[in-house]
Amino acid sequence: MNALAATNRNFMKAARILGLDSKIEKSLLIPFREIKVECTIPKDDGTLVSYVGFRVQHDNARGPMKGGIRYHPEVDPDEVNALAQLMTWKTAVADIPYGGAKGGIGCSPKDLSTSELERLTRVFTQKIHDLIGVNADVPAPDMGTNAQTMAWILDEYSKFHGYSPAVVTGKPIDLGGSLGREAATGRGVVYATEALLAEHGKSIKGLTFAIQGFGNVGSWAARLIHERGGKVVAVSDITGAVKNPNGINILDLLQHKDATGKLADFSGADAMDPNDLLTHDCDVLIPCALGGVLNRENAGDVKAKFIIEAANHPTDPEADEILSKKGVTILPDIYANAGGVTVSYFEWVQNIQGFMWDEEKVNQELKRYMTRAFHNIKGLCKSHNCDLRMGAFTLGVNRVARATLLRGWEA
Ligand SMILES: NC(=O)C1=CN([C@@H]2O[C@H](COP(=O)(O)OP(=O)(O)OC[C@H]3O[C@@H](n4cnc5c(N)ncnc54)[C@H](OP(=O)(O)O)[C@@H]3O)[C@@H](O)[C@H]2O)C=CC1
Ligand SMILES: O=C(O)CCC(=O)C(=O)O
Repeated sequence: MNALAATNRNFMKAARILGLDSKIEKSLLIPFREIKVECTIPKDDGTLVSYVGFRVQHDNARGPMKGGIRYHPEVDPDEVNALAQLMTWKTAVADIPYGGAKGGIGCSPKDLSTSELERLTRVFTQKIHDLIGVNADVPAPDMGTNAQTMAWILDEYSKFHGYSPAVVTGKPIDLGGSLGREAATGRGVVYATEALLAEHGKSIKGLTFAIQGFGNVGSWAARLIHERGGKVVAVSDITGAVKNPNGINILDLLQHKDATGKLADFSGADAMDPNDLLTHDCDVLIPCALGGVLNRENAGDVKAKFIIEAANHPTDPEADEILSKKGVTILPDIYANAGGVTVSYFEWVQNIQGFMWDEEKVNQELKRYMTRAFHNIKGLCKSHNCDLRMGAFTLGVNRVARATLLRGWEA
């Protein structure tokens, strides 16, 4: 099932549990605005190349739309739509005053030079600058983009609208980025994992973890789990995978990846088939890469007892059912990876106030938001007798529906 069909299905399930009126249901499903733009740039050798860029603005009932921009060859309109909708429920679950959006360009960032990436980002910004803004839609990094990408967007946007640091989050610190934003999604994943494990009388220390993806989210999650005494027994990225039943030294692995650009040939672990990562023997599985990776083909073979969805939409609905029958507990994406957008909110607040927080305050507040959301979700799981995914969806959808009704329908 594609990402949009799966996301719509989860939304409809939550709407039924909440008994939402069908007119509100329809208005919440249809995106506010879908933007598709042609981005043509000269390559370094002078030849022209064209890409397609997307920004889907899903909903703004609770505040400006918010969400990342992804550079990846598989970016397509349905996927961006699904990711934008997930952002609407995610910001509501975290209870931050935003709606949801997501963007992307179908490109392979590793095949572009830095100057080609800069040109592509600037052309994309030129095409969408009138539709984003501090109180309209605030982009941030996602797969294949980073603080530098946000700096280019900020600079290009500022040529049209004047200097506006709060138009993007996840910026470099020197341009008004927040301390702690780079680590925030991984740190939020760890706070969410701690909240879940505590419910089960467990803690990170001594448990075993398998992590798919070793980029921003995966590497920070791995580092913080390692720091807390968790054993990361397997890690993969696009270049391969490594395993060590006694636990991988994550700081050494980070150094190795920095130096060589790959996980392979790391002396502190054995090579393994990356296709086996998701079914590797471990207590906790953390997908931190692409969507749809857990599906009916592999769900039956998953060994983990807990899955923490650090990636967006890593679990197909068919896999959801299989895993639930096996007794696997899944912490859903719209909660588990909300640490990134939560610290993006802190960054936006700091930019608007013109006052910088120290990192300790950022991390303390992040923990408070993540813990509060976990207890809100658990409360709904109890009252609706549902799993954590439906607990999170009913929490988010209900908050957005309430805001929509309060704003009214008069033209
Ligand atoms: N960045 C953020 O703040 C947030 C991100 N997310 C979600 O987290 C996920 C990861 O994002 P992020 O860490 O930012 O992205 P990055 O681009 O920083 O990292 C992605 C990682 O996934 C790896 N990867 C790509 N394809 C595969 C594959 N087929 N198998 C194994 N690994 C693969 C990449 O490998 P390689 O290193 O070799 O390229 C890289 O390590 C995405 O789903 C994103 O939407 C969610 C909330 C916020
Ligand atoms: O930080 C943000 O605004 C958005 C992060 C994001 O894209 C996500 O949570 O999926």
